[in-house]
Amino acid sequence: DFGSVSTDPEKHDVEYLTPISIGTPPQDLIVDFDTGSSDLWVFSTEMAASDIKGQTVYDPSNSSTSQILQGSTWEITYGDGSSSSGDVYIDTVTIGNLTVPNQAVEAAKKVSSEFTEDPNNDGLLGLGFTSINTVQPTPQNTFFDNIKESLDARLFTADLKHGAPGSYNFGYIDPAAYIGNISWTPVDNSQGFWGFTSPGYAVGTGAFRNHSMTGIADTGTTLLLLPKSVVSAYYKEIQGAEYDSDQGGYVFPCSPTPPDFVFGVNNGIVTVPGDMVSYAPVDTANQNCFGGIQRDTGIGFSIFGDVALKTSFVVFDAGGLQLGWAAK
Ligand SMILES: O=C(Cc1ccccc1)Nn1cnc2ccccc21
Repeated sequence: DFGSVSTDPEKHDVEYLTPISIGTPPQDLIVDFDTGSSDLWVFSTEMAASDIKGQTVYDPSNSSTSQILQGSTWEITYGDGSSSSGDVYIDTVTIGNLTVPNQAVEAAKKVSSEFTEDPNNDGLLGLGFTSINTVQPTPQNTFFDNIKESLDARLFTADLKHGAPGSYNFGYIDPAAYIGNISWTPVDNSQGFWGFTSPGYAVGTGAFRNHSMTGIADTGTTLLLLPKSVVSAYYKEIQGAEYDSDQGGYVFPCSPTPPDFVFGVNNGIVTVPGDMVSYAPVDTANQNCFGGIQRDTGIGFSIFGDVALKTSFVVFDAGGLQLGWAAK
């Protein structure tokens, strides 16, 4: 069995939104697939109306297949400080043509302002490892964990694009989706993430520098967050680049296009084109851009977020406990 679903970027590729269906008859919601967390939670009829601003909500009482998971609750806080909490239903969830009949659907009762102020995002679907699911007293499986035994291969792929629809595929590697070879690297899932270590990096056409960078492949994070020393080495090559504490990161003139950023994956490399490093203009006046590569200070590991992922075709292989990166 295998399946595919389209995923669309919000403005500036800040997040990628993917349609899912929950319940009977199906309730269609659009959520953020997040390899950096492992809860499937959605806006719901159990929330205060003031916390809902345009989102579509899940109504378990309108689903003939929903069953409350008695006594279970969940609460999650993400690295950026946003948070949500609520209770849990078991219901049928469909992604593309793949259905899990008894999926734990975490219905929100409360969400922080970041979610309320994001009208197009109806929730999150975690694609991290079940070990970090927040449901108490008994953690619940992710959609992928529930479906993976029935897939032709225990993997999913992320093909995120810059300003264009991409796709998540489950159970197969589409040879037409990438070029060249896939570089494979082992995954450390001890923290519940898709963790790996990159051997080093290069700036533009410069020499490759051996510099271990341990981090996670995280579709739920917008930017590429790397060690301070690597980030300053990169921005040193851009005229006028500076760390702007007001903006909370490196800012530089939007033109000329900055140098590419290359990072290693095992014995292969991934190239982030310079035009993808200019994440977004900070003001229309003097055309300064906020960098897509920023420091990982305080996190404890690097985060290879959408800025890194959208340059590649990425295989999240749970069967082999490895990540595959390919150009496209
Ligand atoms: O929270 C983050 C980014 C982050 C910032 C600072 C420290 C650590 C990580 N990503 N993320 C990953 N999944 C998310 C889901 C919602 C919001 C943010 C999400």
